[in-house]
Order: sequence, then C-alpha cells, then structure tokens
Amino acid sequence: MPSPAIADAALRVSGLHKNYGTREVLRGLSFAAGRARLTAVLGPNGAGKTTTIECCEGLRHPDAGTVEVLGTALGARSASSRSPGSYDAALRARVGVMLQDGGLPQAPRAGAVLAHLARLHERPVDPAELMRRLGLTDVARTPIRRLSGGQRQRLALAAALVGRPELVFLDEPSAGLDVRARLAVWDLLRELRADGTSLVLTTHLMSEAEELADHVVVIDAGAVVAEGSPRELTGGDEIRVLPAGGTDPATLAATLERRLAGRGGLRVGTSPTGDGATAEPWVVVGADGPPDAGVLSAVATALTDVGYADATVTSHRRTLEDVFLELTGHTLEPEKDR
Ligand SMILES: Nc1ncnc2c1ncn2[C@@H]1O[C@H](COP(=O)(O)OP(=O)(O)OP(=O)(O)O)[C@@H](O)[C@H]1O
Repeated sequence: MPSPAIADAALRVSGLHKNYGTREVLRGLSFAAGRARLTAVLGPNGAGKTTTIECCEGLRHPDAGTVEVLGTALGARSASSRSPGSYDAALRARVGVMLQDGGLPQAPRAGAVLAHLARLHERPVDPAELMRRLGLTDVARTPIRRLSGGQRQRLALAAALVGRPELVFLDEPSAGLDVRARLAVWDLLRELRADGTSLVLTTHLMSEAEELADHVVVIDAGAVVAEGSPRELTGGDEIRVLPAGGTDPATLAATLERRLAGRGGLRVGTSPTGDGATAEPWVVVGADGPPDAGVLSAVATALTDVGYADATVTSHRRTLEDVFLELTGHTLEPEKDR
C-alpha cells in the first residue's frame, strides 16, 4: 500500500523485499517515520518487524528496496562484500540502536559499559542519570551476565540512548519488562520525543502502540496492512448490538441497515470472523465520528421498530486490536506480559 506523504521524514523505507532462502519475509514493505515523532511498527510474532528494523539499522541488506536514514540513502551492498556496510561513521554517531537480544558484552559491570559508551560520543547523556531514570543505579557494579532479563533490557535501552542520538531504533523495547519498568521506559521515550528525538520502535503490544505512537505502521506477513495515527486507524467508536439467542446476526444487520439507511454517516456490518473472533457474533454500527447519544437512541429505536428490542446495545471504543483483526482475520500475539 502507498505510504502517506511525510514531508519531514527521519526514515524512509521503500519497497523492501527480503527472502531467507526460499522464504519471503518482507514483501514490498514501505513506510516513513517523521522527525521528532514516535513511530511504532506493530505486528504479530514473525511478521517481519526485526528484519525490517535491521535493514534500517544497516545490519541486514534487503534483496530489493531502499532505505533512507536522516536524509542519507543506505548504500547498496557491493559485489565484493557481503557486509551491509551502509552506515558511515558520521551517520552512526547520529543513530541509536537497541537490538532485540541486547547485544551487550557479558563480563563487564553495567555502569562501566555505559560510561565507556558515553565516552565514545561527543555530547553524551550523563550515564549515571540515565541509569537512575531506568532504575539501574543499584546494579551499576553488577556484571551484565548477572543482571535479570528486564535489567539487561533496560541497560540495552540506555546504551542506545547514551550518545544522544537524533534517531533511535528500538526493537521491542519493553518486552519482558514488568509494568513499573515499562511505564518508566514509556516516560523516558515520551520525554525524548518532546526534546526532538525521532523514535522508531517495533512492538507486538497494541497497548504500547496506542499509548505512545504518533504514527503506527501495522505489518502482517511482511507487508504494511495499514498506517496512520492510532485515532486515524481506529476511527470513531462503534456501537455493538448483541442479538438475543437464536437471532442470526447477518439477518439482524441487514434489517437494521435498511432501517437506518436514511441516517447518514453510519455503517452496519457484523463482527469480523477469524481465529480471534468471539463465539457470539455481534452487529456493528460504525459512525464517522464518536457516536453520540442520538446515534445510540436511533439504533435502540430502530431495533424496537423492527422487532429486535431484546438485543443488547453497547458503545465500544475501537482498539488497534479490532483494526488488526478486521484487516487480517487474526489477532496480534496475546499480551501475556502486560
Ligand atoms: N536469519 C534468518 N534465517 C531464516 N529465517 C529467519 C531469519 N530471521 C528471521 N527469520 C524468519 O523470518 C520471519 C520474520 O522474522 P522477524 O524476526 O523479522 O519477525 P518479527 O516480526 O520481528 O517477530 P518477533 O516479534 O517474534 O520478533 C520469521 O518467520 C522468522 O522465523
């Protein structure tokens, strides 16, 4: 799908294709991430998020397509070299990277590694302050191999941020974090954005995308299936009509649609089916904006008029999970670590 125009992009990805052997993992993926914006690449496990982000980080080379980072087109892999080799030193200094597995050495102490990384940069963030913000002060003298998974994850985030990068790539930054640590990470990311940092993160947590992102790129099976702000993607809220037992939702939807035809701005359908569908399908009345009390009462009146007064009517705030289910017929990964 064509990417909406973003005039001031920190990142532009266009037509990415990537195969692992005969397996097509990225299938013409395109999107852009705005400067001083937080862009979330959202998709279920195996959708191709890490592969995409690694192509943007210069760690993998796509089979086709282009990547432009902070206005610099990543170079094509030369015939003589198999390494991506696309970032020069100047670009590397402007970009922070947090890999999914952390990518940190194991033996040194956490604080020493961060202090060392800070010294490699011209204008670093104070490493001690970064450790404090991420709740790592108490483990500053602990060897990295002794840190818990969540502590290691936060240290990897600190390592990505200590150089005060203009653009940061974060691969599943809050995976495995408890709620408190996740909120601390979210606060820090919001602050960075307010200070003008461009952030691109991958996540399979729709709550993370909804809470944090200015722009969400929804991917499934290696392709972008939707993108926009969380509000643009979820649209207006919707009214759900749960038929009483024995009533066929499709018949009810058709009857209700005829009855409401005179009222503009309403769409009537049935709940999406797929592996995440509820056992009790409902009828959906979508409005172009948040449905007001007038719409709710119009639906209730129409149901009474057509003999379905026993149906249950509720107003539902649409989520990215709803959007994903409608577009793909399946759910995102269950949010087991919420
Ligand atoms: N080096 C590799 N060789 C072969 N297959 C790979 C390789 N790396 C990833 N894959 C496969 O490519 C697909 C996409 O993987 P990728 O890690 O990009 O997805 P993801 O969306 O980041 O998933 P997750 O949320 O689980 O990290 C998966 O099916 C994965 O098994």
